[in-house]
Amino acid sequence: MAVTGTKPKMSWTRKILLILGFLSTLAAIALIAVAVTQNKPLRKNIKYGIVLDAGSSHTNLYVYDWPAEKENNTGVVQQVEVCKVEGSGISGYSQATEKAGPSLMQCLRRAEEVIPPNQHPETPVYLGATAGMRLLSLEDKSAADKVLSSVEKTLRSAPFNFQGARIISGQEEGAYGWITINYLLGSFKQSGWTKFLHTLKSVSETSGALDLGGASTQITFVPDEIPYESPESWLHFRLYGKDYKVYTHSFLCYGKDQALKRKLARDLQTSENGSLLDPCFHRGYQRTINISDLFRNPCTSAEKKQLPFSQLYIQGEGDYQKCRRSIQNLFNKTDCPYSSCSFNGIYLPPLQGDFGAFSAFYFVMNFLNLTSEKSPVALDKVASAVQSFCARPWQEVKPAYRQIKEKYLSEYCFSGTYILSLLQNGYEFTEENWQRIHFLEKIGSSDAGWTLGYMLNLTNMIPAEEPAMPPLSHGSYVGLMVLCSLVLVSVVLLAWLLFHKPKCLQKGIV
Ligand SMILES: Nc1nc2c(ncn2[C@@H]2O[C@H](COP(=O)(O)OP(=O)(O)OP(=O)(O)O)[C@@H](O)[C@H]2O)c(=O)[nH]1
Ligand SMILES: [Ca+2]
Repeated sequence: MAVTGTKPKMSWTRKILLILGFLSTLAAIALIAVAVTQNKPLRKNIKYGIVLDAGSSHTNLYVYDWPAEKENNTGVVQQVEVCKVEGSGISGYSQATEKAGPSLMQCLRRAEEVIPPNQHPETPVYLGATAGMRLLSLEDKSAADKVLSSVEKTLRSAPFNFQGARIISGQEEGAYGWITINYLLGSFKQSGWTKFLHTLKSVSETSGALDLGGASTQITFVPDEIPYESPESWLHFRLYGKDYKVYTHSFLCYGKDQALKRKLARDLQTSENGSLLDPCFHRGYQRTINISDLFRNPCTSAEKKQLPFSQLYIQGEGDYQKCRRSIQNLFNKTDCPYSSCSFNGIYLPPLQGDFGAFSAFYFVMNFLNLTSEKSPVALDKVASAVQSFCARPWQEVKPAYRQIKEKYLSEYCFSGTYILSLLQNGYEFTEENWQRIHFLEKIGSSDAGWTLGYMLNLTNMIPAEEPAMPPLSHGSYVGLMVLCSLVLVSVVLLAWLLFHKPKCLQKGIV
């Protein structure tokens, strides 16, 4: 067939289709542009909060930040600074109460540097005091009040928004520690697939919390459905649209410093001349303690008696088994008025799920190289590691760890043994569920501890109901818009090609 040289004339319908095709392409481009600009995340408006953890051994100041527009979402608050206050905990200022507040100045200055000045007036600052102040309050209420007044005066003088300085209860300490780790682990997230999977799991999907301080220790977890006993041990939370029945107990005087004092106060009863062979210290280690210091607190005052000597002279023996037996006496397992107990007649429901163990649980186990998540160490291996460490003479241990404070180093043998006794004899962890204890210091950039949970609660950042969330993230939304627009353009073009082929194609001319 002959090919003519003249161009075929475009019909009106084809012209209209071409214009329509062009317009739909333009519309698709506009759609993409609008989607991208409309949904661009807003410039970040960061908010800050400060919590001071006034513990028995020392005070830590934490600075947290979060994006203002997302403050009700779970997992957005993070720790941006921790400042360790020099010197003792605030309860250590009972003889010079006016100095408690000024001791915090250095860390408050640090917070002023970290937080932009225009945000200072709106940044809340909270101080929570724990077991050291609980003990001081029992021993000398007026001194405890004076310490808190001094602390309040200093915090009010800082450029932040002072929200309170008070002694928190052991229950709060346990509960906020549990909220912190589950918030950071994302256990409260209940959307999409996680929500679906959670409905399949009948067991608790939160992690328990184990906190070991200097003066008290807490255990908090969600047990399996069981009949309630000991009503004071339970807390009910509704978080992100879900109900939680949480068991918690705080043991005052069972922090590791007070536990050591109690052991020494008890062992002292059998000493005739003020000297003591102690299996929980290394062979060759010696320490002298003022007896008046030992008995000057409610944890040991019951053991107080008139002694013909004013100092206790300790010599280490380095015997793990003996040490373990001597610590075991601190846990009274004889009476239990409930279906199950930990010790001292305190109710403990059957242990359930994973546990995050932090503070001194972590410091001690980390020193002993027993915190590996990749290859968790079995309970019998943990015991033999502590045993071998205790058996090392002080003359060998001291030079091997020059960089570690002598106070900490000399007590790792006692502390490791105490942790094993508390977990194995006290709470009755077994070979099987031992591996479900995760010794951890931080989750992401935030320390595990009660402070974050405390701030989340006081700033109402944990809603009872799940906040309405857009079904798609910004990225997925834009991606989907682009994809739809491309499909739209392709369909229009394809339709045009199929139904309105140029005449030459329809006639098979190539
Ligand atoms: N090895 C080691 N021990 C530490 C460290 N920091 C604190 N400790 C000790 O570990 C124990 C627990 O410390 P914290 O968790 O800070 O206790 P706290 O908050 O002061 O005490 P509570 O008020 O009972 O909670 C105390 O005996 C501290 O002296 C550390 O960095 N390394
Ligand atoms: Ca603490």
